[in-house]
Amino acid sequence: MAQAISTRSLTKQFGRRVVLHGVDFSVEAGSAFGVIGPNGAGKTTTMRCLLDIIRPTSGEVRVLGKDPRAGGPELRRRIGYLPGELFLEGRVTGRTLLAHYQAISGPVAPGRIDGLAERLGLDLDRHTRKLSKGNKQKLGLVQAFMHDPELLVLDEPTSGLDPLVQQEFHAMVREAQHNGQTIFLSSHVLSEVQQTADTVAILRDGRIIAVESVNGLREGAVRRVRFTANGITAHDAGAMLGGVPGVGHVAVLESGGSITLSATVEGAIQPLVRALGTLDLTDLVLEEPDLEESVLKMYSSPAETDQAVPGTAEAAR
Ligand SMILES: Nc1ncnc2c1ncn2[C@@H]1O[C@H](COP(=O)(O)OP(=O)(O)OP(=O)(O)O)[C@@H](O)[C@H]1O
Repeated sequence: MAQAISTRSLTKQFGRRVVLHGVDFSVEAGSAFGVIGPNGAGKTTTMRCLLDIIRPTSGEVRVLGKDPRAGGPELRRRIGYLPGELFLEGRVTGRTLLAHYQAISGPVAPGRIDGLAERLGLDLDRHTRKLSKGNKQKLGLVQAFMHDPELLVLDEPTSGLDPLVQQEFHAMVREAQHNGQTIFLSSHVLSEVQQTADTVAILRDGRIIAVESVNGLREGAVRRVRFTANGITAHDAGAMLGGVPGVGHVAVLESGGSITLSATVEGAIQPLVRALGTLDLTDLVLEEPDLEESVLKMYSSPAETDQAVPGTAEAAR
């Protein structure tokens, strides 16, 4: 499948400070790709290189088949960009500002701007200077989506949005993907990206340390299980669980006529399910995996060298 974005050995240096250390990744056309990483990891810098707002120190970048440096206004029109920090100045209304942005983005379908504003709950007739942080963000989103670009590059898109508006934004991303548009978005946290993206790249200290499908992350993640059973002692149930691959942290919560135990399970759940199938269960809770926990582990694990780790950008391509 065609690639909407690809970078090869992308490096960016500000003065003597290297911010991107040879970043390699590719985003398939029509996919939703999320990049997550802690503050200062290089997410915004990567996006700015894609938009030719700043120029790489070295390496190659391709966006919709073009070098952003040579793409000019024609390439810019094919992209919808939500910057991380919006500077909205002047005494203009949102509507006037968006009309101005159409000079950059190209034509917008009739009613499209009002439709998006209504979905997000944005009043277009208010002066932009008076808008709250969340409403400025909504204006930025309308600006990025309004011309139905082939590629959406969204820097922390849900920052400042309340949960209901976030849900609407997720629906907009799903619709865009359904229409064949490509979405590239960034966040600090996985929970946001996992709702919208198929693939997640983890960027830390200017290096991609992993690229995983959201489903892959889920399969490798740690879940908690809790169950109650009759006709077995806590000791025997604990011993049985202890022998199941991936199961750990077994704890007895209650012990009496029936026993209640909790444990964690990492990776495939089938061995655990088979083991539990041999018990006389009266209750069972298998929690959603805590993907955030798995990702935080990756954030804090010892720094990788320039080599990609298994299941990473190199392996995924
Ligand atoms: N113009 C610049 N001049 C010097 N340093 C810069 C410049 N732009 C970014 N940096 C530095 O590059 C590093 C990466 O910044 P960047 O904004 O790309 O990170 P980020 O992952 O988007 O972080 P955040 O989540 O906080 O937005 C930071 O240490 C930042 O201070």
